[in-house]
Amino acid sequence: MLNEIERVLLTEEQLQEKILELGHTISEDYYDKNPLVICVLKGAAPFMSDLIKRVSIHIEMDFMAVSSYGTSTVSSGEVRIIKDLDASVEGRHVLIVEDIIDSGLTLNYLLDLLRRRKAESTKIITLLDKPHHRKVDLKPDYCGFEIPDEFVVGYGLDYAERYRNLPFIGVLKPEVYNR
Ligand SMILES: O=P(O)(O)OC[C@H]1O[C@H](OP(=O)(O)OP(=O)(O)O)[C@H](O)[C@@H]1O
Ligand code: HPA
Ligand SMILES: [Mg+2]
Repeated sequence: MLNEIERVLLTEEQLQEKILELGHTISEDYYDKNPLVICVLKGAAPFMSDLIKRVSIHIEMDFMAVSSYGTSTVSSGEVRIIKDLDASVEGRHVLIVEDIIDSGLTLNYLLDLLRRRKAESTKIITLLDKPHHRKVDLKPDYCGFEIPDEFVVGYGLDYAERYRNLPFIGVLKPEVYNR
């Protein structure tokens, strides 16, 4: 697997250092708010898992699975709910955890859904922001790194469901896409 990586964009150390910082910020901003922290599966699972361990206030967790990419590197534009939340968000301070914002379509859809379900507040934390291909006007409230316009894998991010288990963020060798 490692021989399929062309370049490491963000090392494990860089990711963990940033996550520690983000955890402190969330702990301060949500002090006494008991936020409902929602992980957008599958990509955000590693980030969610590391982030919550750096948050020092009470939180609750929930999970939602949506998909718009399938096996492609380009968003289909159509967001499908694969798994819905277990509990109601009505009156809750919701923090949505994402691995990456690219076109913005996934989060635009989720934000709209959670607001219609009467969440008290909705904020977004994303590990990566790739602002070049935005199709909707959407900015994260908290962001780890802004990255260049390249398809990245690792630390939850996949290409055709693979590479999610890499501990860093990297770029694949071009020949991997031609297989
Ligand atoms: O801003 P966008 O263009 O909508 O892209 C970002 C979304 O796409 C990826 O998920 P994907 O739909 O591939 O599902 P996955 O997390 O299971 O890989 C990623 O994890 C984000 O959720
Ligand atoms: O760069 C990316 N990598 C993996 N999944 C993605 N979903 C949106 N952008 C990306
Ligand atoms: Mg994906």
